[in-house]
Amino acid sequence: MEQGLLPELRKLFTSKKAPFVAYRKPGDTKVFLRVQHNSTTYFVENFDESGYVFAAFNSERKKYLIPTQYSDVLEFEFQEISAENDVEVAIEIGEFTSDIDQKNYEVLIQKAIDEIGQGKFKKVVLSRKEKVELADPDPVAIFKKLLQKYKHAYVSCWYHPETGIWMGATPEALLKTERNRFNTMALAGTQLHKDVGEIEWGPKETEEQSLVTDFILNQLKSVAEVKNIQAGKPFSKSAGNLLHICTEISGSLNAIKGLKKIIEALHPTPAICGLPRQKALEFILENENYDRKFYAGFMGELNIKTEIKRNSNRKNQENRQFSAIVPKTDLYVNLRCMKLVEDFAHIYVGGGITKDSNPTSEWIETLNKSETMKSVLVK
Ligand SMILES: C=C(O[C@@H]1C=C(C(=O)O)C=C[C@H]1O)C(=O)O
Repeated sequence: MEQGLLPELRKLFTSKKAPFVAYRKPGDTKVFLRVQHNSTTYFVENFDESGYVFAAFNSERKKYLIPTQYSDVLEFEFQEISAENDVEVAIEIGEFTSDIDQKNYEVLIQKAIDEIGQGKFKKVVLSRKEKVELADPDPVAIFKKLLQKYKHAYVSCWYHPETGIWMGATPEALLKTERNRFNTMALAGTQLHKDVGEIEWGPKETEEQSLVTDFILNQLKSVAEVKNIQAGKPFSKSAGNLLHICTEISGSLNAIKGLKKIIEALHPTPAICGLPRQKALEFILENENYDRKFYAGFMGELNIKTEIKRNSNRKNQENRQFSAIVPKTDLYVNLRCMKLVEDFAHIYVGGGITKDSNPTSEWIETLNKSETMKSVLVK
């Protein structure tokens, strides 16, 4: 079976006739390949649709959809893991950036710190794009390496004639719904992975992550269809060569009516935009000086009918298996991602800025984040 996925993808990349997406969920060994039957462009209008959605950071843009009714899904088993572990860093840091890139980024960060100091907003997530020449421009080989290397990430490879090729290995879930349950997460704060010793987080990281948790909880409270909101304890979540602070949040939801509202309440969270949301967004649009496109947008399964089997082991009853078909939604934030453009990868990376940020440390953080992609591109 493992042989099947890569040749299938290679055929699709050779013809590039219709949109398709291949993805593997965190910790899973199944890779799904959804291929559209035609080359028509479809969009999500109100989140009642079923299919695979691919949405830009900017919520005002149209959200692409590969509809269930116009696509087929193939399922492959992919169990290979690379000899290197998730953590290993393959290349020299800063190899693809210049002093000018660093200077420009640090000036941008300082401007944000100054405006935060003036009380204009509390947090803003700033980002940049890095161009890396591909040692091997074969998208299938790159996707294979992402699958092998990042078994704990959501690894995806999207192609649409209007968007081009996007790939990534994201640690961040946006929203999962099944029946009347939903899950989301507040993910922020970054440090390099540690093999030994206790993981410690400084006040800057703890504060920037708790801003995300508080925002999500408040937003959820404002959605009438959401009930029984619960938040776990923050923990350190590993993501390739990095660690983040993560709080898992769950609750119940009237899924059919509430999906659009809950997605709009969550996206964009302060993990990728800032706080207050509108002020931070304005700063990003005016100052970042480039188009994020699908970076920090979201993607994933939307209202996909899935068979759920449960063993019921009640007293005085034989073991019985119940099975039901329910629509599931499983969306992720498009981070640690890149767009492949001919012989180059455009890598998108950013980080959260608060009053305690240091411009040079923020620059280094983006270099560390870009390693997730660079380590599968070079060599
Ligand atoms: C913005 C990115 O990541 C987000 C920002 C983080 C931070 O500021 O520490 C951590 C995880 C993500 O929520 C990115 O990967 O580009």
